[in-house]
Amino acid sequence: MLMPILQVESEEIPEYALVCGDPRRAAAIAEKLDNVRELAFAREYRTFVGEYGGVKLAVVSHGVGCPGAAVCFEELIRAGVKTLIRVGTAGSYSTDNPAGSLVISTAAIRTDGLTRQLVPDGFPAVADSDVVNALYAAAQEIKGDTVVRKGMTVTLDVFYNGIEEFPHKKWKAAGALAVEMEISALYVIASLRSVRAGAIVALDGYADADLAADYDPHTDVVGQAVEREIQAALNALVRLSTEDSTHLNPPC
Ligand SMILES: O=P(O)(O)O[C@H]1O[C@H](CO)[C@@H](O)[C@H]1O
Ligand SMILES: O=c1cc[nH]c(=O)[nH]1
Repeated sequence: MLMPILQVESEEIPEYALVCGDPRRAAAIAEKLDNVRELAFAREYRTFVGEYGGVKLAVVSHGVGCPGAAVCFEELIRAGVKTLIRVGTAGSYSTDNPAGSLVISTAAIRTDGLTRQLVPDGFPAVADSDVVNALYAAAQEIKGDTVVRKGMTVTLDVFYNGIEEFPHKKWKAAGALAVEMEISALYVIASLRSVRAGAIVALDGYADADLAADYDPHTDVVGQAVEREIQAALNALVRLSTEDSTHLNPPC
């Protein structure tokens, strides 16, 4: 069946997927795959399929913001994806986690408008614990001198503010580590559709104006962190796939 917005046939889509905002990041991830094929590039959604460590996966860009990303997540799940990992960037809330650090999001604070229109206020946006554990273990293995944290992130609709203040101080006080723009949609939709999801983000600077240096997601240190999170996410999928086959075929 043709997925109308991604413009991919569901029969072509495997059970595992990496998703990211930037179509160029999707292409960079795809370069690491074996037997890679580009299936479509429709709007901001660029879709590749290939294999990594023997695991078949899709790599798809979802653009900026929850509404557009939600379309991508929904169509991937309708096409048969059962495990999604977002490989993103985020702004840091603390000088303990400078640009170049990695954060694995255990849950997203839902300040976005999209999930409010899908579920009531008390509904959590929470990651799958197996995916979090696989990402954390994979990130520890390849981290080098990179700071790797796991904890809450904030999903916000706003990148450039208007006359309202950013809510960063409040969410930092509540324990959030970083802010980005799509994880709440991913976690809520994954829960509603009974699939599992997780996210790893490379910190590209400070979101909080009191800490802020100029925002620049194109520095070497951010580039290296993105490279590391891609590797961690691919290795995490291999771990999850191995665990999945062990559960399906337990040793006698
Ligand atoms: O790096 P990606 O995955 O695009 O994610 C972050 O970067 C974009 C903002 O520049 C937003 O989409 C935010 O969530
Ligand atoms: O949404 C985002 C993404 C990266 N960095 C930020 O400060 N905000």
